[in-house]
Amino acid sequence: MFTEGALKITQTALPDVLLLEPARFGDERGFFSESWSRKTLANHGIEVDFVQDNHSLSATLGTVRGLHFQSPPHAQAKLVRCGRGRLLDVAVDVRKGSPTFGQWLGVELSFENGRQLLIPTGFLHGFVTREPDTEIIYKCSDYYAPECDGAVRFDDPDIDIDWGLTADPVLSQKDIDAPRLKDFDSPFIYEEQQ
Ligand SMILES: Cc1cn([C@H]2C[C@H](O)[C@@H](COP(=O)(O)OP(=O)(O)O[C@H]3O[C@@H](C)C(=O)[C@@H](O)[C@H]3O)O2)c(=O)[nH]c1=O
Repeated sequence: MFTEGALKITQTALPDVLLLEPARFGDERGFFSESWSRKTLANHGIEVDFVQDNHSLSATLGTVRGLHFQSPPHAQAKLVRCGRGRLLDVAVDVRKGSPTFGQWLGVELSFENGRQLLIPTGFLHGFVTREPDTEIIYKCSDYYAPECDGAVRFDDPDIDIDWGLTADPVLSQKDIDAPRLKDFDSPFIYEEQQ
């Protein structure tokens, strides 16, 4: 039985990326869920100062957005969820010196499963939609800073993400033009947790 503010947190294969599952209280009307609570996260030892919420709609199944980042001093941690439809959310570790540098992790987020992915700074972020008209909603720990905005190619063979695509993806021009990981001088340095 869920209690108020209950939140299940699971470590993923990339130890600093966390899977969050907030409780849903169902009744005859539908459900209620606290999709984010600073206090609940702090009770789990997670303190991220989110300052901006983003919301985007991708009309076509097989739309890929990514792999994106913002450089310091405007690096962004992100708390990602799906508002409608279904998507595979992907994080790639690009912290220089990290034992998992270049490794990726993908988690299906859907309106149905209510899951969230907490992606710290130092990771690329991207996703592919698995249904038409899929909405993504995410909190960011810094404001949009176009001069710090960057991308790495989503289909870089050195990262080798299994996007599950069955046709050519829908991409922005920025993502088509993005460099390979080997040509990307990552501004992120791995710092071991104490
Ligand atoms: C990201 C962003 C974009 N914009 C504007 C710039 C541009 O005109 C328009 C579309 O921007 P983009 O093509 O960069 O949108 P998009 O490809 O959806 O970019 C996003 O992808 C996901 C995977 C992320 O992780 C985000 O951080 C962000 O990079 O929106 C803002 O005004 N604020 C923002 O925070």
